Amino acid sequence: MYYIGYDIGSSSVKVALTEAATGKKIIVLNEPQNEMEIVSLHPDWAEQDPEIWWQHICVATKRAIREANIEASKIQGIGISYQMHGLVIVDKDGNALRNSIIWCDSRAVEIGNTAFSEIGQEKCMEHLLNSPGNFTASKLKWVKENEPEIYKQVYKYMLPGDYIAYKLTGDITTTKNGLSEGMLWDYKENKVANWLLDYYGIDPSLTPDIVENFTNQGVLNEKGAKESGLPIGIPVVYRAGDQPNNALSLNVLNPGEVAATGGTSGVFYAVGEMTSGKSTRVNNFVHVNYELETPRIGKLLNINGAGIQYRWLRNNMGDETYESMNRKASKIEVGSEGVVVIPFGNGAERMFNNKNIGTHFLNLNLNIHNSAHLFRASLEGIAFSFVYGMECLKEDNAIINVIRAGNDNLFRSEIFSNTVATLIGHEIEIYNTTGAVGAARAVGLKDGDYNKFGSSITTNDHVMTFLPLKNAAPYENAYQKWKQELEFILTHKK
Ligand SMILES: Nc1ncnc2c1ncn2[C@@H]1O[C@H](COP(=O)(O)OP(=O)(O)O)[C@@H](O)[C@H]1O
Ligand SMILES: O=C(CO)[C@@H](O)[C@H](O)COP(=O)(O)O
Repeated sequence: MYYIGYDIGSSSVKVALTEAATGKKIIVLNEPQNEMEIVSLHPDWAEQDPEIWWQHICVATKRAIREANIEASKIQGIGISYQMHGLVIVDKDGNALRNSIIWCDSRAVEIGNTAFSEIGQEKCMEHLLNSPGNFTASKLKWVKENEPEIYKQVYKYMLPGDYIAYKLTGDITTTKNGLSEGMLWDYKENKVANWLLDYYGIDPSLTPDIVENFTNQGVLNEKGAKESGLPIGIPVVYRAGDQPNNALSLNVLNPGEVAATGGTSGVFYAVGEMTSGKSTRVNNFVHVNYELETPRIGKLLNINGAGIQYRWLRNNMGDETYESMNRKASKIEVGSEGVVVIPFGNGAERMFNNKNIGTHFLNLNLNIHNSAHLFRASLEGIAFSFVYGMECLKEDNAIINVIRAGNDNLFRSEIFSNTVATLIGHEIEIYNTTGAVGAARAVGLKDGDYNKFGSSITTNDHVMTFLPLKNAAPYENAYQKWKQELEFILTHKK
């Protein structure tokens, strides 16, 4: 028997099949194979068509069943992980009314800032643990203000993973985790933050019903089964944003444990106990094992412009693969002979209080530097932004005892991983797992045995550990130079 897990990323949809009894990975693949587009009709906007996510899910599912050579009827349950904070709106018939306004879209920054100051920082930080910021509720308010004809037809709003669960089951539901990503979960009152919807003039009936995690959240209907190739009647039992899910996949469940990832976005996600929010540069969300009595929170430091920066170079520098770029970068000395890449060209950065400063390539000497310098400087620039992010996370009182990442995305680059480990002065444990595998395994967690779940990951999947390098000086020099350039831009860019 098998479980299936989905991870709806910004660059592709991943699917994994795992063996139900052992958690063993059977197959992992992604669709499309050449990475998805982010539509940007305006410099601050970022959208994707949710129907395209669904089509990729269907193609990927059929491919996984075929390539793993298993009988679809042996798949017993579904887990879903998804890019966080996006807005999907549907009409009465469940049709998406517009493209999804995704996590890195910056159009709602001003709406969130105004709400934060009018409602009051104290109330927001105590009840939401965050500012309403540029998250889902503020995005819905943007639609209300700017697209009234569309807004009038809204029956329900959803997070991206809720939409996929709906396409599978026909049931429109959401989770506490999802509402917390949208800034719609009131931790103090333990219910939907209808006061924020009221403030935005949004009808609270647009919020879907809430389902608990690790329970039956709805079963596959005829249409979902026909389109995806999965057996009718199997349940969706797990749904979480991709960062809490990455943490679960890496057995990051308790205070002091930290998960990292370097996909389109880059993230440190430190599990902690609930307190009021401290700074808006770091965000707090409901973790997958949040309970009223043991309220586990994910303290999340996000970098919008991480892997997307490396991807941009790959797409624009001729016939390169990530492996060929990594190889060329490894021939260049630490510090990239002075080239500096400030990689923030993917929308407003939360760690700069939602400033949008763009990507900067600096100090290029056309007689000395070539594409290899750009590759190394990009990996370094992204790694330096993780180091800068770690400083913000520590200022926010995050406890950092152990850091874990999957052998996936940017963590496949030694330059990237060594630079981060050396500069934060902390080991990074690498596990042979991905978000899609974690989502599939999470289906088995309906028994609630986190210890068994976690110890199987720690025992079986640990592949290596990046240790801080002994000779940290060249890294430290390069980081200080990068930070100076960054601070100059932050001070001088309006
Ligand atoms: N071999 C590699 N070396 C370095 N970076 C890589 C490699 N493979 C992928 N990446 C980075 O990982 C990104 C994709 O990560 P992924 O986790 O799939 O993103 P998402 O979840 O946003 O869809 C790519 O855009 C690229 O920047
Ligand atoms: O906004 C965040 C986390 O707060 C992002 O991490 C998104 O969840 C998108 O993830 P990827 O597409 O990079 O996986």
